[in-house]
Amino acid sequence: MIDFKLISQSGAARAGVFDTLHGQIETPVFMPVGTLATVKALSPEELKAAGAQIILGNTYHLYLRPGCDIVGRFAGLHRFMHWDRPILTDSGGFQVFSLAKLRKLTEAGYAFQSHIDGSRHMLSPEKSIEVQICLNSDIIMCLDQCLEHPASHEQAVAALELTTRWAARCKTFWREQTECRNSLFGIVQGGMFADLRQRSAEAIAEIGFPGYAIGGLSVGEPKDLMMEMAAHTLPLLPADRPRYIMGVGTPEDLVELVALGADMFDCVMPTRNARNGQMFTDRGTINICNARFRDDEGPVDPSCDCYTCRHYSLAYLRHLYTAREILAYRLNSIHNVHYYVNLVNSMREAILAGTFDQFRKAFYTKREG
Ligand SMILES: O=c1nc[nH]c2cc3[nH]c(NCCN4CCCCC4)nc3cc12
Ligand SMILES: [Zn+2]
Repeated sequence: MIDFKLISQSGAARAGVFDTLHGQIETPVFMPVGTLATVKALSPEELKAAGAQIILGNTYHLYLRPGCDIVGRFAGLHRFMHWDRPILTDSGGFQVFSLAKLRKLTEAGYAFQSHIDGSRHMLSPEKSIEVQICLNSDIIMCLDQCLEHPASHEQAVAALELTTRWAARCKTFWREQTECRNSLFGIVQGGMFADLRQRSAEAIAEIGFPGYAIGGLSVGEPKDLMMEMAAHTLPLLPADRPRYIMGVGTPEDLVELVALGADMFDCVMPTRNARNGQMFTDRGTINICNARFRDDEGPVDPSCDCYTCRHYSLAYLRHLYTAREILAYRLNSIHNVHYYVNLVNSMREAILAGTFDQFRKAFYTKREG
């Protein structure tokens, strides 16, 4: 069970800590995405060196491949992938809608065909919890209905009401599982409607969970709308529980959302963009294949102390990337994950020191340079 301790606040920004079976998590925290039981191109040792406290796995993908029976042979993901720190798994609804073919959503759950081999499946709230328990992740998510954008008020009402009924079913099924020692987070929906975000937050908090996620964001809506919905919803969530914004976001998003009181984030950007040659730095992003780096002996980011920045030049990283060398994806990913983890750690230190406002101003000043 999660016992979230708020250590310090600076405005709405919070620094906290909570325990899981696989270790302590200091917030704000960024979770690298490890969809298929690997954070692409990185070993667990490299993830630890980058400072990762917790990684994310995906129920939809792992249920389809390699399947629960295989991961279950290792008593869960930790032994299977040699990661002994906390793991959070997403519940699969979002992935069914973004990946599966021929899917049908009913009160029972998601009926869908595998994007891998076309096999037919039914992902119910109970099935999602059962799979996540089999994966033995430390934080499991309720199965929800993530609405595409744009959607009507009427569609958003129906989705939040289904999400609420499913959240109750998830909690009931989870509590019946005797051996499970993980924590179940509820997910708030409500589309881009402030009144529905309030209704969903109240309904999910009424059921009561160890932690709360804000879903239905970063689904193609304009940035200011995402911020508006987050700003409206965050204060509605219980203050003594972790608040997780799913699928977000850019470095700027993380700074603004921490300022609004968010504690947990996950996003594929640091790893996916690394594989596309886009590097995150204190001065903004750079594209490693830019000709101006052809003979640049400097590091990606002079203020970064990651393995990549300590040992390799921009010229070398550009060479590797243009040659599509495997090491390019590894070194770029090491830097980007380190950048994201370091960003949230720096915010935590600023909140603890009571200097978060100065941190935020300096964050933007460096990017204007
Ligand atoms: O409402 C959600 N419920 C469960 N899981 C989710 C995962 C999500 N991931 C995202 N957005 C991911 C956006 N990401 C941004 C970088 C490029 C690839 C896509 N929204 C989400 C909403 C949900
Ligand atoms: Zn670096």
